[in-house]
Amino acid sequence: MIRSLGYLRVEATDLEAWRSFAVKVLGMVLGRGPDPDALYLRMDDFPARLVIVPGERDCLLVCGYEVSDSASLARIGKTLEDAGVATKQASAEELAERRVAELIRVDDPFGNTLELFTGAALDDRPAVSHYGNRFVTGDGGLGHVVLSADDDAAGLAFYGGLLGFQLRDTMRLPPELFGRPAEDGPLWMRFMGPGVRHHSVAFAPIPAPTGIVHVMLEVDDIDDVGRALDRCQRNKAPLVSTLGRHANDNMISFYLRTPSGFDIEYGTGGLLVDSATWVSRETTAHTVWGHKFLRGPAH
Ligand SMILES: Cc1ccc(O)c(O)c1CC[C@@H]1C(=O)CC[C@]2(C)C(=O)CC[C@@H]12
Ligand SMILES: [Fe+2]
Repeated sequence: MIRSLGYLRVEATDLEAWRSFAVKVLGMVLGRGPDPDALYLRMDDFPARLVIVPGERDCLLVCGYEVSDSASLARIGKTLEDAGVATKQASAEELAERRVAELIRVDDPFGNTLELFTGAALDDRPAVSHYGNRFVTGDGGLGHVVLSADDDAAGLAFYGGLLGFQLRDTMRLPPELFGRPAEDGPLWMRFMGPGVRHHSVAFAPIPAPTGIVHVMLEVDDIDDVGRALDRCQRNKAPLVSTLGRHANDNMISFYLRTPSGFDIEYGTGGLLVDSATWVSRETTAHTVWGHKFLRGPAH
């Protein structure tokens, strides 16, 4: 079974900006790793939850998903191959760089690379933030990502049918929101999850020049969301939305822009679900309160 979103790898043009943004605004902790040029950002016992690799572009490289065990990873690999989806085993160097025992790479229908891994080696040094904030990871993993989807049916078939994620929630988006004519009919935002978090991935036809709309990081105290808002102001990190509460996963959060041009959702109090009893519905409210978006996508 896939359990959670484990890590993200991002290519970025300005590593210095990322270092100060991650530490001073997000309250993440600097880690160490095999690549001296990369930035390893910690939230918990993982050696890194966010790996920023220097490059010529600003884009999402990989979504890493943690699998319960080796036999399960082999079964998922076989399911993908049987369905005609190409998979690739990681090299010894790649395993060492990520500090995992096994890893299978596969592309989703939107062109995003996934790394399904198991056997992560944890760090024995605690990740202690300068600001005292504690990230909520555990069984729910790093958080969630929102990806840009050009094919709703293919997304449901891949994440649902092949990877075994549950469709937790659907939201109807007006086509006018994306500059499309009203007669195009509604566009769908799908929220899916393999584990206890309400969603680990969501996808919708939202334009995303960097390959990612946002990644959500959760802290365990509303005061640390407020302090992060204060740090945005102090460090001139651009806000993308006001504070608000989501109607589907109840999270209180705000959105801010990363140095790479995509967004981070910084929140608290996200809903945990039991997949055995969950019923998938359509949420018709876009927000309980707040979440007024202040600017469009970057670039
Ligand atoms: C609506 C919602 C529920 C749960 C989430 O974790 C979450 O990120 C969202 C908002 C998703 C989405 C967005 O990120 C960009 C701006 C969007 C497309 C909207 O204008 C409505 C939904 C918004
Ligand atoms: Fe989100």
